[in-house]
Amino acid sequence: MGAVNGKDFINRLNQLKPEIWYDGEKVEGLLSEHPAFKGIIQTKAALYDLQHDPKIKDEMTYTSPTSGNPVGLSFLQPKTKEDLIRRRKMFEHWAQHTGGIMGRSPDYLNTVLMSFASSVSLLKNKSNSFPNNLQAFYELARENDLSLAHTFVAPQVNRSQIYIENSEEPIAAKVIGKNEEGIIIKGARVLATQGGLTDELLVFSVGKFLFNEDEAFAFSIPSNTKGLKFICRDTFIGGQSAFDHPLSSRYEEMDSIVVFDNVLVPWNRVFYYNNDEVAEDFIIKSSFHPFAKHQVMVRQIVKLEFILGVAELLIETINVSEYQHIHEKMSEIIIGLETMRALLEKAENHASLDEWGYMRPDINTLMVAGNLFPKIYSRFTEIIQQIGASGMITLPTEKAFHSTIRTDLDRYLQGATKPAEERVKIFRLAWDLTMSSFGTRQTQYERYFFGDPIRLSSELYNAYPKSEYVKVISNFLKNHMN
Ligand SMILES: Cc1cc2nc3c(=O)[nH]c(=O)nc-3n(C[C@H](O)[C@H](O)[C@H](O)COP(=O)(O)OP(=O)(O)OC[C@H]3O[C@@H](n4cnc5c(N)ncnc54)[C@H](O)[C@@H]3O)c2cc1C
Repeated sequence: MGAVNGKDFINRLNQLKPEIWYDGEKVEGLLSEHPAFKGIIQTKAALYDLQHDPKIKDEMTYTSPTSGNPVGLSFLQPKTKEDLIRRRKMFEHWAQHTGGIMGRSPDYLNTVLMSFASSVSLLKNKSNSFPNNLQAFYELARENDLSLAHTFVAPQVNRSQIYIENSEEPIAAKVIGKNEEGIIIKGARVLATQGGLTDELLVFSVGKFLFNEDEAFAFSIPSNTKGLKFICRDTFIGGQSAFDHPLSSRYEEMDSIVVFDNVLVPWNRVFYYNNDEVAEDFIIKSSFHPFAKHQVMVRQIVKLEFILGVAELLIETINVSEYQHIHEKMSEIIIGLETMRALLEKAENHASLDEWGYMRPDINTLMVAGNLFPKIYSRFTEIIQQIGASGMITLPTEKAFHSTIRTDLDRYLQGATKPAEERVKIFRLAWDLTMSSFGTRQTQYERYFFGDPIRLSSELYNAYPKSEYVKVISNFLKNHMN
């Protein structure tokens, strides 16, 4: 089969019929026609179509080592720095298609799965661990271009480090039994972006100080597995008009709570279970962080380019470019963008081979970028709000522009360089990016999706090699201050 196109993706998804709950009702009918999901499904389909665009096909796919079919390039296991650059180019094509707004373009989880498969040896000879299953699933996903959602985090009931759940019925998803067919999971996980809207759900356990052994597992199952339920939050699509809701109408990805109601995970899909040591180690020692963060950074840079463009258009539209604070604010955005670009190049230039022969971008540099971006992203949304001022509020609808009130709108909402309708379009875009429920979710997404920023800074502090610098100061004290 190999790399799918948009039609293949939609057809397969529509046949799946997973159990999705939206606004208290079970979703029936075609997912691709549902008002809450159709925008994102169409956008994803357009991304898959790019894999077959003759102009960039060779940059989007590579030849499968097993079938010889063209498969998605985000599945490529990089062995050279050139492979990393190829991967970056591919990420850029998809990110540019959505201005980096779609956090979960399929390359993110394809990369995550590829990174796990590239470190599969970590599972060898470990109890309750099945490296061959992980390798086989990676190949299955690559050869069929399976779309993936993931859920790594337990429900937010009690985040004290010493909390161990002891409720009668599981809250956090747990292994509650096993039989000759597989393991049985009961409980919940939060949250899964695009949960239920993909072929498969990838489940891993991460980041707990204290693991209950029965919460330490990893597997992947089809989204329509019996007992698997996705409970959606409310939609952030403001409406179907692309004029009124330019981003949410096509990029709202939906997030869902995932419930496992005695879900049987077949043995051939279990990667490990009931092994807290492996659960702790695998995420840290595997190439998950370097490869996933590489994809994330590329998308984030494209998003910063989008932000820069929106901010400059606002400035031109109402002619505020003469003010010094505007220069300062725009230079903040430029510095953020250029810093991220420089870090990306450094991460690639300083890449090195890991023990299994895969070329990992430099993790310390990626961690710096991962700490920087959530901070600058929130700040840049604030800058857009400050440049736009009341223009972020005076936003009549498409319908208003087609009504008899239009003459007033044309007169009073014109901008220095744009007629009223154009001006409102630009401001609506800025509003949907930074202020609508969709826009605020974007900020929360960039702040948290790769983990809690507080703990990310601890990770950077703990991992960063500091002893050389301490030695220099110790020598200084010895040689100059005695
Ligand atoms: C829009 C969005 C989409 C997401 N999509 C996905 C997805 O698709 N799949 C997925 O698996 N996850 C997803 N996530 C979840 C994401 O991984 C988590 O939000 C992130 O890991 C932080 O965990 P938490 O939200 O449970 O925060 P919590 O751990 O509950 O933190 C709450 C507060 O307590 C503090 N805190 C808690 N523990 C500690 C500690 N040990 N040290 C210091 N401070 C602490 C935090 O700093 C924070 O202020 C998504 C999140 C968002 C916002």
